[in-house]
Amino acid sequence: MGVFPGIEAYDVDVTVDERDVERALAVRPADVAAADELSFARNVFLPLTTACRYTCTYCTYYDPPGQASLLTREEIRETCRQGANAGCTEALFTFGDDPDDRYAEIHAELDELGHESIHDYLREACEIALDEGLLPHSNPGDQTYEEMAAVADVNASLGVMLETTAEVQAHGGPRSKVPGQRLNTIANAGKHGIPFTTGILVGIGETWRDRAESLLAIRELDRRYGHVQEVIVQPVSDNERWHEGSPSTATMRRVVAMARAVLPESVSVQVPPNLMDARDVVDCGIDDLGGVSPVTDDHVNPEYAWPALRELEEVAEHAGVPLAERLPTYERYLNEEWLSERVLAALDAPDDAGERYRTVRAGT
Ligand SMILES: O=c1nc2n(C[C@H](O)[C@H](O)[C@H](O)CO)c3cc(O)ccc3cc-2c(=O)[nH]1
Ligand SMILES: C[C@H]1O[C@@H](n2cnc3c(N)ncnc32)[C@H](O)[C@@H]1O
Ligand code: MET
Ligand code: SF4
Repeated sequence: MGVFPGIEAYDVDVTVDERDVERALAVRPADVAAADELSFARNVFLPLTTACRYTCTYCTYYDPPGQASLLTREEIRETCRQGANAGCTEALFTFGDDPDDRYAEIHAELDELGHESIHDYLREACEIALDEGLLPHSNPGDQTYEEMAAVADVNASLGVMLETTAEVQAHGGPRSKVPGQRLNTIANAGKHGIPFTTGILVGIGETWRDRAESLLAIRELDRRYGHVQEVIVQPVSDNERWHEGSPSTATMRRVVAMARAVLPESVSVQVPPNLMDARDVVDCGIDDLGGVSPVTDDHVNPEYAWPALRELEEVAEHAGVPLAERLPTYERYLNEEWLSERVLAALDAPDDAGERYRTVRAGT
């Protein structure tokens, strides 16, 4: 194994043991046990901005400079309100990486809103979500320790997909995601003590060894900080920018089993049920179906509709296990060690939102 690209520049010292890689590569679906419960969260998806400094070749989310937009305060409030009314608990904020980087229009819009940076605005967006009775879970791409500090106390959890520790063509181009920077982002969340969601993107040109190393790198960071709540095993999906296909069912079964075998039991393994038939992997160790929305589209994969609750129930029936709703943040993190007073107050509030959170927690 070589050193992961970029770890020196980002000063994040993560290495994996060759024997662990060999062990992970040997894992097959028959080696892992099925989970005894499947969880999911009800969310609204809020694409705060579609501007991004990168141009990952599989991604239809970003808009080119000049065409990118920013959600307005009113749009955020309205979507959150609809979500709360529909029984959701999570406001999932995403945006492109460093969206202020080369987009004059984003600066101008932020300026009009009275904000200097997108992080300032994300903070306000999270406050709106809390105010409307949803728990913010933001996936804002790579973050420095300081940027994360600006939003840490208004999020119930944060997420960034590691995707892969390998250098792949799909990230190529003049600017590209750097594995070391992703690992550093995950480490930063650990240093802040923020419950974290990450994952790997399968089928973007990585090898089996890269998959094993990526999962082991996540395990290493969780061993240090204990903050990894779930790992998403996400198949890349075909769309108008990506025509190289999605991983086969056999590949997904093996990589999910590898994730389950590599990661500690405390870390959930999730597949997104709109990107593949989750029934195909329920015996390979998944215990979570992620966030699904009764209100909004999956803005990352808009061609892939969310399954209705009934379909999630069918997956659980197929697996012969109960389906359990959860909050965006997993139960073991819902305490003062991990969450700010602000988020804890929202969880315990004597209002409708607090009642909704308590009902979900009581059911799990
Ligand atoms: O924390 C994350 N959640 C992501 N989620 C959401 C995730 O399913 C839930 O928000 C978490 O499980 C928290 O409940 C995605 C959902 C999609 O449909 C497509 C992509 C993602 C990607 C992420 C992600 O990168 N990070
Ligand atoms: C929010 C997350 O969505 C993922 N993402 C971006 N494009 C695709 C695609 N075509 N298929 C699956 N996942 C994708 C990235 O891994 C990102 O981190
Ligand atoms: C559609 S991706 C949104 C989040 C961020 N840009 C990432 O790649 O992780
Ligand atoms: S996946 Fe994220 S980082 Fe890559 S182009 Fe899309 S928005 Fe940007």
